[in-house]
Amino acid sequence: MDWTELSIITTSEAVEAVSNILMDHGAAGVSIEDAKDFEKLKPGRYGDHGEIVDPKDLTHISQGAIVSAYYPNNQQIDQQANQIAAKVRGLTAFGLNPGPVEVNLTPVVNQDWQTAWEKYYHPVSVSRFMTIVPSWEDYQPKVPEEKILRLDPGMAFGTGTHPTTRLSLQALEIVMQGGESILDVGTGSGVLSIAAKLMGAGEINAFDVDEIAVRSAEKNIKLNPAAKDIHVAANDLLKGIHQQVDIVVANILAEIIIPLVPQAWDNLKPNGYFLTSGIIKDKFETVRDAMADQGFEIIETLKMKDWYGIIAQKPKDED
Ligand SMILES: C[S@@+](CC[C@H](N)C(=O)[O-])C[C@H]1O[C@@H](n2cnc3c(N)ncnc32)[C@H](O)[C@@H]1O
Repeated sequence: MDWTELSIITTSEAVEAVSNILMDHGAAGVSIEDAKDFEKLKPGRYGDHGEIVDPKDLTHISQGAIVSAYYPNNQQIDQQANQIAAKVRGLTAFGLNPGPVEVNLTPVVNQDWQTAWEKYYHPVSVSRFMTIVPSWEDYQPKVPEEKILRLDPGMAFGTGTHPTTRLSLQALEIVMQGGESILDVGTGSGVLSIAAKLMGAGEINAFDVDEIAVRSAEKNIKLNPAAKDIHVAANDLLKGIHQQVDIVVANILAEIIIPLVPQAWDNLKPNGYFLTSGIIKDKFETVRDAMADQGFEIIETLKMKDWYGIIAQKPKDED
């Protein structure tokens, strides 16, 4: 996918407000170059300039600030540039000096970012029976039982190598027997849904709040013929989803799992499993308690490095 960089020349005092305007127009993040930050580089314990690098050698702007944001081309940010500039000029109404408000649009070829990491990504054995193989690698299974999951994560999370993904894969292997209906919340590259299909799952619906992830998952499903009937859609957690499935799996940060707990409960059949991962050590008890308070039985806790996964089950008798 190609992107456009939109940058605005403004003042140090307006940096935060301009960033908010760019975020309101759909930027995932902003980068800020502020002359004031450069002025803050003071002499200190590392020598005359207080820094390991001599500030004189750093490229910098001498006044004002530049706020930049990146937008996928399909957002047609060029058509919103005038509106954005007007909003920035309107900051005077809030007592802020917006400065020159010079807006620049520059095409960014994304290919390089997207492929730079590819040279470090090779087939990885994620469990006893599953190997994740980058879409561009030629790879033959070493033993007949080995399942091959082809993946091109692109810009979505989920190469299969992260501990949180591995914990989720382990949890699926522990509870699955074949034929299960599954909701995969925060599917990213689609790795968990595709793996579940290779393990014999039945109907799978995968969701992600990020459109880029949805497209990435769709692309990866096409790379794995066995997974072709997985449905992927953009959705915020399980809002508006009303099903009765055997497994809800979610590898998302603890803060996001908490609001998912009641939604998972409502979408699970009695005896259904709620598999969660992405839980950092400090948040483990909070998530576990939220599940227990909902009525889930905690069946098993999985751990890898500082990350935790939980296998919870909705009891047969809800009373
Ligand atoms: C840690 S990644 C997990 C990706 C993949 N399932 C895996 O296990 O490798 C978390 C994913 O959750 C998605 N996500 C975050 N908040 C969400 C929400 N409220 N609803 C749906 N998806 C969300 C992110 O976009 C991201 O793709």
